[in-house]
Amino acid sequence: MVKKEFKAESKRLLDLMINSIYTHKEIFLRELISNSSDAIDKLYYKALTDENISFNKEDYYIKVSADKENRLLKITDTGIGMTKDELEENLGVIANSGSFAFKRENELKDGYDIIGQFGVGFYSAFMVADNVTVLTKAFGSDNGYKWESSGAEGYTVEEFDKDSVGTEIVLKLKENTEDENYDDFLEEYRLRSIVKKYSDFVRYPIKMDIEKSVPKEGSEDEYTEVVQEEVVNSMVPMWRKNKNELTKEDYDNFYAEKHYGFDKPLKHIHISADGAVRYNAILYIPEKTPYDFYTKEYEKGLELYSSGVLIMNKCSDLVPDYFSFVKGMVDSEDLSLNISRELLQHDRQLKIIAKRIKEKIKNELQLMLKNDRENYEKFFESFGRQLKYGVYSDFGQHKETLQDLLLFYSSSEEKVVSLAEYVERMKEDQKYIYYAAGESVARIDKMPQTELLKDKGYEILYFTDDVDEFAVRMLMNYQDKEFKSVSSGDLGIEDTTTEEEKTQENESKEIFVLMKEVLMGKVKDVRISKRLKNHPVCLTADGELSIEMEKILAAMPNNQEIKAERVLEVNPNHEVFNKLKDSFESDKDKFKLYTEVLYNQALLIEGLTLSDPVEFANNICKLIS
Ligand SMILES: Nc1ncnc2c1ncn2[C@@H]1O[C@H](COP(=O)(O)OP(=O)(O)OP(=O)(O)O)[C@@H](O)[C@H]1O
Repeated sequence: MVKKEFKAESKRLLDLMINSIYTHKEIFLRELISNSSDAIDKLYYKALTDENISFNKEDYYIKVSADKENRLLKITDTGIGMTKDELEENLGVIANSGSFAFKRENELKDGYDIIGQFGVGFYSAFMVADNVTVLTKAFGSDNGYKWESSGAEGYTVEEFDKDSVGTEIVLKLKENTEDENYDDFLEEYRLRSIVKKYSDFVRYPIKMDIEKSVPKEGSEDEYTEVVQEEVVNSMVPMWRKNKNELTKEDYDNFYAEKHYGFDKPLKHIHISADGAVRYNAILYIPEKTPYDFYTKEYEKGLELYSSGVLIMNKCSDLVPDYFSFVKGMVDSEDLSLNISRELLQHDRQLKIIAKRIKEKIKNELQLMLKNDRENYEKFFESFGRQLKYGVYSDFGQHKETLQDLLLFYSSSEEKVVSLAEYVERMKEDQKYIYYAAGESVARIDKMPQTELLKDKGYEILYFTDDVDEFAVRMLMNYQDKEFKSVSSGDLGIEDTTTEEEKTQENESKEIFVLMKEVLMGKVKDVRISKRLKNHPVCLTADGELSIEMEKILAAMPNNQEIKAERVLEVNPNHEVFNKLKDSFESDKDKFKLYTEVLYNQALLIEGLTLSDPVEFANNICKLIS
């Protein structure tokens, strides 16, 4: 027998292959099973075009079996097999793909499921094996052949007596090393889990001999070990099934089986696209926030399949960050994969799919908001914050996509409402969308700054999430209505100050000047308030940064101590103001004391910390005594 050498380039390529193309050794099984599936497919396609060939699906299968004693792993198939020439062409020349050629030749008849395209997958066997033997008999041929190789040195081909058409690949596993336990690839549980992981939806049965405990005949409590052949893959991918044939339960089961989450999904979205890019997808909107969702550890992404074979566990390019809660999978035969099938090349098709998926999710969420409010609110409770981050991130690029999906608690409705609902309810004379930011609904309810607006019957949106105000600053307006904080300098309400009040304001000017002096460095200004009714004072802010935003920034790890421009507003109609006026005339020390106490009180109401709580307590004591 003459030993033939691989061509020089092939040697180098093989070395590269074995050492660097794949990151996970277990991939070899996926590659060999995919080859077997392609081989059966080829027979199937032949049968489609040749009436002399019958294809009885039950006769076709792939079998994975381990011989622990001899450290052999076998992958057997009942596919088309290879002739001597094909063996030479396909397994003797690296990067020659018989499958790719087959697909090209049969293009007119659709090469739908054929997986192979690069002509390298087979050699991944050498990642785990020292020696690989291929026993094969081609369809329509009388002779079988044996191809054998121990790697880069070359291969031999000789005739071999084989009964049935098909191929058997025998791997002699490498010796265990410190880093790698190759014996693992002989264990039933490990093989089974690799098959499940990558090849679950290969459409022919993948069989394995499974060891089982069964009750002994005639006995109820005695068991005996038997070996039974079982099909270990699911075969028909759920996403290729007709939507009408599937029930909600089917989708829920798939969600659980795939470990997308422990909850039940709120909604599933099944896409079968047949346009410029062909793909199928099953997406889920979960109900509950995963425990790590709002942490750095959370990894977004969808499972990516190419013709039913798993390529990537979490393909992050398929979903934008603001929809990172979406779980599920995409399968497409139109992707440009790289040689290891672990990565995608700067893929145009993938971009198109991602764009379509994004739009579909948005539309489905919008429909849910419209037609299934209860569930939408549950969803928003879990993931609304992520949508708001989305509005804020990337300089507001996604605000158009997301603004109609937002919900905020409303002062008048006492439940969450959408921006569209708010605008529809706006009073005729109301120019702005008002909001109040604070720690909780209960706290905002008591904010002095909201008094006048509530009195006028204006609805106020309550912002209780850190991100709310930042997001809305990015939005700027909704349906041409600007957002306005209840604490902003100008509330945009028509000035209804009477002449009498104007005189009073003028007379009080000196009082405010002195108050400002007392509070030097603490506030930018002290002013008469047009928004207070029952409270004596409140804090507001001039400029871009609100007091709530200042608090949020201060809580961040690398806070830069950015301060809002604080303004102390005083209610001229409150009894306390008369006291202030009296003390201004008669007792400047008392005036100072009142000013300090009122300022600190405003700080407390805002939930800000006092710079000197002891002094504040002493001042109160002074007032009491
Ligand atoms: N079990 C098999 N039965 C029949 N032909 C096979 C089998 N395994 C491999 N072949 C042939 O050998 C060729 C090379 O296989 P290899 O796995 O290296 O590449 P591929 O499957 O074509 O492409 P890829 O690198 O994308 O997997 C295949 O195209 C196919 O023609």
